[in-house]
Amino acid sequence: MKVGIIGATGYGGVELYRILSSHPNVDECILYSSSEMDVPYISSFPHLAHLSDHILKDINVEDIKNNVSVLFLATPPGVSKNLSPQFIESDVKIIDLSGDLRLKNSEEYEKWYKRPCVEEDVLEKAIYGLSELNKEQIKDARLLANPGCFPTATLLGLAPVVQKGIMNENSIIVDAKTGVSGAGRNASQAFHFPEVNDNMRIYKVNEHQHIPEIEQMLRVLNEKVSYISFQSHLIPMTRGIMATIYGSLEDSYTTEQLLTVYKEFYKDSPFVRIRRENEFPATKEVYGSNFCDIGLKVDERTGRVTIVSVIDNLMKGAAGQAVQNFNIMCGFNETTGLQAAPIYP
Ligand SMILES: NC(=O)C1=CN([C@@H]2O[C@H](COP(=O)(O)OP(=O)(O)OC[C@H]3O[C@@H](n4cnc5c(N)ncnc54)[C@H](OP(=O)(O)O)[C@@H]3O)[C@@H](O)[C@H]2O)C=CC1
Ligand SMILES: CC(=O)N[C@@H](CCC(=O)OP(=O)(O)O)C(=O)O
Repeated sequence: MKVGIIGATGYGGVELYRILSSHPNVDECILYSSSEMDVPYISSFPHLAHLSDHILKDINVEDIKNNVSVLFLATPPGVSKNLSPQFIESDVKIIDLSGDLRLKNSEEYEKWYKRPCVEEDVLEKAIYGLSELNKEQIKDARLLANPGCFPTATLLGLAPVVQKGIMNENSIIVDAKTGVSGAGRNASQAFHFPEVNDNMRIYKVNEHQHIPEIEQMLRVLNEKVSYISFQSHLIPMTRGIMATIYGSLEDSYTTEQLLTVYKEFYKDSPFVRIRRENEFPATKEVYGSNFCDIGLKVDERTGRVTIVSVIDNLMKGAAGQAVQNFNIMCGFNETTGLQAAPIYP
């Protein structure tokens, strides 16, 4: 199968290429760029110097339709809005890593992303692709909205207790931390080494664009969910997200009982690993892998539970989950190309 990547010079795109270049069902990966046409790819990415060199190609829709079966969009918000509609009537399946197709309500998109939303008829065709929760819909998807990094960690951490009504739906607080690669490859002052190193900063307070995405999916799991509190923090590491989640329990549960609920909920999910009692995941334990690791502990004094969910933002939070969805959409084993263990230390 031939696949294409638009945005191949960005962090999400180069991670996609790293995985897809050794995927057994991918014969060729065609790399497109809007700014670096006719440039040898591996001169920018020497860590991939063992692979055959590619010349980045101009984005030509007709050329893509004639040469590619699945097209990955690893592009900033707003790009998919213009590109995806051009493939709707074609045989090309689209997997979009940006937020353009995730929110079902276009007014919500315009409010949180502060830019025009894609047309309604295109939005209706998009399938939200949180692999573990939406597998049946993903199988038939032709236009797939790959989830955001914070929503992936948060939703996998919350899904069992929210779907089963174990957690009070309106008590949810998410305290999330991310590494700097989450901001993409284009440097700006806020992500400059002296600003980030030895530092920790909260950002987009009460305004993060992932809040409506998380609430939208939580309401699919349990219609009683209204709003969540969510805050994001930038910390001095390259990759990784930790979402520490708090919520009140509707009844008295022990940690052991909740761990049993989680193990049962994710028993057919090869990328979700539930930790044992009193063991909590750290971001390094999923580094470079497609795993989401979850630990939790009930506080019997307050009647609340603390859930810790970690992912690699560029893998399960972006390119890894995009390939997992590609596998599900194409009928391949979900784990194909993604079996590598995390890198440690
Ligand atoms: N980084 C992360 O952890 C995550 C990112 N995402 C989302 O994935 C997408 C890609 O993110 P990331 O790789 O980090 O971003 P980067 O900024 O690293 O890369 C984006 C790439 O998009 C390409 N691009 C820019 N403008 C255009 C355009 N007008 N038309 C076509 N291509 C364009 C650029 O490549 P070129 O100039 O060569 O065309 C650029 O390399 C974003 O929407 C991001 O929000 C989602 C989850 C996690
Ligand atoms: C560190 C940093 O800035 N991270 C980004 C990650 C979001 C992202 O990648 O964007 P979409 O998922 O919305 O496409 C942020 O918090 O906005």
